[in-house]
Amino acid sequence: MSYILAMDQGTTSSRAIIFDHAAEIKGTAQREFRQIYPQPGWVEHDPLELYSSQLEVAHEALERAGLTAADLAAIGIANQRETTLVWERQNGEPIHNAIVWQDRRTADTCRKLQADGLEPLFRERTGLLLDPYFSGTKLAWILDHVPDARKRAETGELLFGTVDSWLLWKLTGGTCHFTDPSNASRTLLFNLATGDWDPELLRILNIPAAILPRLARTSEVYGETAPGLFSRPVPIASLAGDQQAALFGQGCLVPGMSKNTYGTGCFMLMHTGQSPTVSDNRLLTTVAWQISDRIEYALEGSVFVSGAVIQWLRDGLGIIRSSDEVEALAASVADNGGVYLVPAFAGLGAPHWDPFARGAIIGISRGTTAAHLARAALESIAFQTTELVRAMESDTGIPLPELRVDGGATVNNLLLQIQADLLGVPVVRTRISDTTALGAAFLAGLAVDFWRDRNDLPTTRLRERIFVPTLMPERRAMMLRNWERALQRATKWEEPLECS
Ligand SMILES: Nc1ncnc2c1ncn2[C@@H]1O[C@H](COP(=O)(O)OP(=O)(O)O)[C@@H](O)[C@H]1O
Ligand SMILES: O=P(O)(O)OC[C@H](O)CO
Repeated sequence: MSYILAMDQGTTSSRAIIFDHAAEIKGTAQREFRQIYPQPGWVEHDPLELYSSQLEVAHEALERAGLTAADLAAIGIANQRETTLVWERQNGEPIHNAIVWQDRRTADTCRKLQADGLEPLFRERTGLLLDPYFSGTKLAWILDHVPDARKRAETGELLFGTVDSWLLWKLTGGTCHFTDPSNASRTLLFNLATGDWDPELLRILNIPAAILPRLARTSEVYGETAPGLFSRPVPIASLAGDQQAALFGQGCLVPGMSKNTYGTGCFMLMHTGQSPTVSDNRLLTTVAWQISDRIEYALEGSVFVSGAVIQWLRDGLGIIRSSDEVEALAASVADNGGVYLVPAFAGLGAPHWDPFARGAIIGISRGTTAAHLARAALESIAFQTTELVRAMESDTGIPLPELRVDGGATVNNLLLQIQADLLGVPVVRTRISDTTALGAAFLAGLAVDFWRDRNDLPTTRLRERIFVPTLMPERRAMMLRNWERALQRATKWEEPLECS
């Protein structure tokens, strides 16, 4: 039993990676699944597809590594967070598609709660803001819209979970209904101070407590895989939100250390220790993980669209055929040619929190080409991250010495060079870009004594390449000013644009 299988259930794909004791990758597999867009601003996933794709890639990774379940010490799970599922306790049938974190359908509910003066209460208790991003209003929406759902939730016939709970439930054959504090802290229902569900917030959102999963630690054995799923039952030993897992996988285990993950969105987290830090810059206070009795916390900046803008260049505009073409296209021009793109496809997250913002491209002239757009798209990812870094520095009073980065889009060298240029500090890419899976593996391994303690984790050899800033400060300042002006044009629409 010399390996850990990490499941990384992300927004666009399910991944499985097998690590050995030295954190070397022994097998990996990945599968994309359907993104369902029933209306503008709505995003759903088929819960059964999330589960089946995750199970399939787990088997495929084992096969590629030439291993079987008998070689596994444990399974660790990291997942896209906030995405909301409700299913039947009796037979595990979902009663609705999963409502994905990017989904904006509850923007009006959030606005009403804000108008009722409730944001300070939610902020104080949960560390979050009233934005449709988080699970609470999505869960309320399902209970409001599926016939009899609220009544059946009260009687305990229905179960709610984020993706961690759903996968655990399915993998254990419907015997374990748990979540961990890193996921719970993204629901708008979890009280950061008590470490438990908050009865008053449940009452405000009209959510019956009977539907909620039990809280467990981020790293512990919750149960075993059901007979027949693998050649033998395997302990499931970690549940972690993917961004917190990446923080762990990056080895950011002490206060002040931070990382930024560039996937569908960008998520920057800084470990802040054993008490929650409150942000003055509209960042989120969140749970990093709970391994012992004490919860550890983080500050987070979440950007909704980063790598997704590259998918849009590919699928929406057709100016590239695959994501890896964007680098050469963007590098074929010396600069952005005055073009700025604000990818507010799903409103804007931190630090703006504007669910009604919409995308904008400004500075187009007759000389603008697809290459300028590609460059502006890459820059938009780096501009948004720069805003997060500045907000975090202002909250903590700690200037960032370097930025540790990971995630699918960090294969793009030009993006990371632009990022270093805009920040004015080095950007450090890790050797293993799948730090989310690595974090899930570490957390699971700690629970089963595969690694003895944090000092035993092989985190030190993770640096692969460092991008050093080369841009002149005046040019950087000019670009940041132009980004601000572009932002002004994308934000503060009082109502979403009308569409026929
Ligand atoms: N060469 C590239 N340059 C920029 N972005 C890329 C590149 N390759 C992949 N991406 C982006 O990375 C994202 C996928 O990263 P990943 O970490 O797998 O995301 P997630 O976990 O959110 O599903 C996609 O949005 C994709 O457009
Ligand atoms: O699936 P990812 O990696 O885009 O992460 C999604 C986040 O967890 C959403 O909060």
